[in-house]
Amino acid sequence: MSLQRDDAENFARVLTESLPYIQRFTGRTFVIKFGGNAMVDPALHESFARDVVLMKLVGMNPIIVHGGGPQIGTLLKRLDIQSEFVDGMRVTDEHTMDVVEMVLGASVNKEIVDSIHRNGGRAMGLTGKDGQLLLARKLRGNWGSDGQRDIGQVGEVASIDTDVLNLLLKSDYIPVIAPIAGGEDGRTYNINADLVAGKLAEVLKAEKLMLLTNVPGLMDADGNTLTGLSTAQVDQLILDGVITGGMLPKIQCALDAVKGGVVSAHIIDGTVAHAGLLEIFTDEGIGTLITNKLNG
Ligand SMILES: Nc1ncnc2c1ncn2[C@@H]1O[C@H](COP(=O)(O)OP(=O)(O)O)[C@@H](O)[C@H]1O
Ligand SMILES: CC(=O)N[C@@H](CCC(=O)OP(=O)(O)O)C(=O)O
Repeated sequence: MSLQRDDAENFARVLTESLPYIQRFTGRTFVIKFGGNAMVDPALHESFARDVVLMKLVGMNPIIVHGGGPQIGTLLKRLDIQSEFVDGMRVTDEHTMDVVEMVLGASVNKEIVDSIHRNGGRAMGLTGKDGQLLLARKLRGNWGSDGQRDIGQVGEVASIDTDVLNLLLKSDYIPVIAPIAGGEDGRTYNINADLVAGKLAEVLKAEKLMLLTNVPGLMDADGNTLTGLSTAQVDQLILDGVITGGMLPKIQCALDAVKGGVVSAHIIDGTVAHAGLLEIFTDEGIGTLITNKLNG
């Protein structure tokens, strides 16, 4: 069926409007965090994979870091192991760590790799252990109401070795990274996927850090999406209890990333199909934007 005249004009307009963005972003790195909440619908998996394949085809360098919190929760429940979070971090004992590694390193990771292949791209799945991409250490922090809580094998990124990523890039593979890493102490660590994405974006001096989640962005108490905030304003929102749970590590790593040299960080609603492309290819963008110019 041929396009109607209006549709054809719109289609051509959208295509030509994207040209300056394609020219600007060719060769640039985009670290995209695909949150577990944004991947619950199989149709979203497909549209996400198509977007990433398109980015790669027009010369951008997308690097995927994925979460899988809800998917880990489902298996833990089936195994009758309780899930517990403290300030957005999963309390991770030895048994929980085994489940986290199985779900993130195997099922979720391979599902994303598969969907990229189904859409014509080439992807390689890896955890932080592969090629020793990531080295972890126990996450520091004063956890729990008394600040004394030990949250177990929860890690942070101690160092990054980008050799394996460069190898994949040379062969046009899209890296799909699960946020698990070994530590120098020989233990395996569960790292919040936002933290991994933020650190990778910093080290790679990425053009954008894109955090795809299940809300339109950072929201105030009335549900309005906030954008263009200073670090001081973000700190106040945390003190006021407006930013809680999984949004805490998300906003913190977005701020750290732009302080560390990433051009911009975006918190985007990944439950809207093609949200990532809209962010890249439109002037207004969508969601919550954080840039270094706004810090202070
Ligand atoms: N101020 C806020 N604005 C938006 N979301 C918030 C805020 N405070 C807490 N949240 C919660 O953070 C969640 C996103 O974090 P998380 O559940 O870890 O998602 P993901 O799996 O995408 O990383 C939202 O679904 C929301 O419930
Ligand atoms: C320490 C910690 O909390 N790790 C996360 C890792 C997965 C993740 O970050 O998944 P989402 O992005 O879907 O939330 C977890 O165990 O759930």
